[in-house]
Amino acid sequence: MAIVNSVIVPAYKEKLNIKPLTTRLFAALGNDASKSTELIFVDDNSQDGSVEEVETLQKQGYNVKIIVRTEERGLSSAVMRGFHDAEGDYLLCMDADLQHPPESVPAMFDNLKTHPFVLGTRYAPGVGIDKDWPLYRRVISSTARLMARPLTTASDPMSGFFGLQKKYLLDPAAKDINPEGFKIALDLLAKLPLPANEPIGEVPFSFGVRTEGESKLSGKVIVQYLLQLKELYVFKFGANNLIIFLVFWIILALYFLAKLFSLIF
Ligand SMILES: Nc1nc2c(ncn2[C@@H]2O[C@H](COP(=O)(O)OP(=O)(O)O[C@H]3O[C@H](CO)[C@@H](O)[C@H](O)[C@@H]3O)[C@@H](O)[C@H]2O)c(=O)[nH]1
Ligand SMILES: [Mg+2]
Repeated sequence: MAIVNSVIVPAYKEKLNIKPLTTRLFAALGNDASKSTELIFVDDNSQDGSVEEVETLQKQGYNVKIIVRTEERGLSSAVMRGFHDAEGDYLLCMDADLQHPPESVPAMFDNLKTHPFVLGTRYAPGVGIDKDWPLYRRVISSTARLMARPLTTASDPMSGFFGLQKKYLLDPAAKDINPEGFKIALDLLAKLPLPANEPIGEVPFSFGVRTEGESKLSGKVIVQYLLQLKELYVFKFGANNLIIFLVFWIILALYFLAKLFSLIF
């Protein structure tokens, strides 16, 4: 049966999460959808046994593969590599660490059949972020989300759980995507020629906590995000308006400090 849906998972040192993600994902899809779905891990040469784990799952009949990159590193470029190698017309990206529930994948693909782009959102009634997600991550996340406000009306543009119809990626009008950083969905939302009259799909999900492995968020990733925002502001509003957005960033920095202060004290 032809592959229609592709799930791309950027992964770095995620061996312990590969099996639970794969088994839960295909169980959630059920027999029929599993036949037309592929799962692709894009691993940056973790050398932690991830390759052997995928080979074991392949022998058990799962349609899963792993691309091992030895020359490149980074979440966004790993996702783009997976998207370009994917066979499906409908592409989904999710994290390896089970913070994005595999059980929400069928709803994401359903939504993608009628929307050019779908975002898993943590900001909707009945869902949210696990209470054990660290305080400093909440502050960083809410500040980052506010800073992206001028670029998109999507409720959760920071989400690493998203999907798109492949034809928009292949469109010659698609602009170059920033291969650095963690916020690939934000870049795609800004730069793909998505139809203005068709809304972005949103699927609520509850963001879990990682139980195996470690987060790769670092100071470098935060700096990459700020550079990405600068590029997107210039892309959307033009270089002459940069000064306005520098003022905007300063206001947001003050917001960040105020929020941190109010959460701690
Ligand atoms: N190939 C590859 N994968 C990577 C790299 N860095 C991170 N990843 C993978 O990208 C996924 C997300 O990385 P985490 O380190 O778990 O991210 P996080 O800090 O928990 O951030 C999450 O929350 C953000 C929203 O606040 C999301 O934007 C982000 O995608 C992620 O879901 C994981 O599967 C991880 O293995 C890399 O350099 N290379
Ligand atoms: Mg994570």
